[in-house]
Amino acid sequence: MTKEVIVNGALGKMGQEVVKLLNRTDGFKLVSAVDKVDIGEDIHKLLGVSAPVVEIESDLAEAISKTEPDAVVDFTTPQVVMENIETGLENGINMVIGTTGITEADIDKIEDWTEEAEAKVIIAPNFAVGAILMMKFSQMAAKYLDQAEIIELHHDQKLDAPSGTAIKTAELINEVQNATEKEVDEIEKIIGARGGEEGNINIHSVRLSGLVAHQEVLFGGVGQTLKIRHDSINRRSFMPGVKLALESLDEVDGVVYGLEKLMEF
Ligand SMILES: NC(=O)C1=CN([C@@H]2O[C@H](COP(=O)(O)OP(=O)(O)OC[C@H]3O[C@@H](n4cnc5c(N)ncnc54)[C@H](O)[C@@H]3O)[C@@H](O)[C@H]2O)C=CC1
Ligand SMILES: O=C(O)C1=N[C@H](C(=O)O)C[C@H](O)C1
Repeated sequence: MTKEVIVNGALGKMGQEVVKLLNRTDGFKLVSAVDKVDIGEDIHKLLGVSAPVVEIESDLAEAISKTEPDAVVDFTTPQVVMENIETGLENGINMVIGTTGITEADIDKIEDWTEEAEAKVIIAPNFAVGAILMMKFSQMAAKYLDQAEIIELHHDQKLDAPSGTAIKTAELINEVQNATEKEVDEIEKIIGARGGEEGNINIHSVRLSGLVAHQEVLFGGVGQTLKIRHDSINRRSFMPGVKLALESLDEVDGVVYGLEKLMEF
């Protein structure tokens, strides 16, 4: 059965990739493209793809009521992601969330909303399979090398720091090293912070034009260091993971946090 999908943040760097993913993948249909940017033209003129003719909607709730989709994919901003999730769940719609800036306290709240809504939410700070492997390898290394720091490097338009991937990586390392439950105090939602400390892990954030998404996890041990690095060369790197999440919505319950939960190791 064809899954009908709304893309929220459709005109953004990631939203445009998801629109293209839906258009080239059998079994999925883009039914609405939501964004706050008013472009005054329809989506395929902007994206240059033979997208089915969908209007650009500016309001997610309205788009949901018009199309009654099977799922919403959200790649918007840290400032608005929680209200978007609440809107989708209030309407009983399953959601795939790529937007970052979601804290552990937010996840507790989303779990409550999901129970009431009987809908499912898959949240992944990073959908690139290589990035998931980087995190899993880092978790393995953390058993044997007790010191680690993270350097994450992104394009200069990224609004938040540290990245969601770096925070998730630090959480996985801290789990193994039984670190204190210290979250990044305040995930800076505008460029300004240059990192933070998550548990025992210091995170350093680089923002430069020309970069896409890159992370190095540096471990220190007796007389040695270990470096584990992942590079997203372009944003198509995230699309197999987004497709996996959309396909997995029927198989999961409640809230799934992290694409690794959908992968077999
Ligand atoms: N999970 C993953 O694998 C990845 C996650 N991200 C995250 O996704 C988010 C978006 O990243 P980009 O696409 O690079 O940003 P972007 O700034 O290019 O796109 C965001 C889009 O959302 C729109 N928007 C803002 N507020 C909105 C609202 N209330 N309703 C609907 N649309 C709204 C903006 O107009 C913009 O078009 C960020 O949080 C980023 O960290 C980015 C890449 C991969
Ligand atoms: O903003 C980005 O580009 C990315 N954001 C995500 C994050 O904050 O981890 C995922 C990826 O690093 C790209």
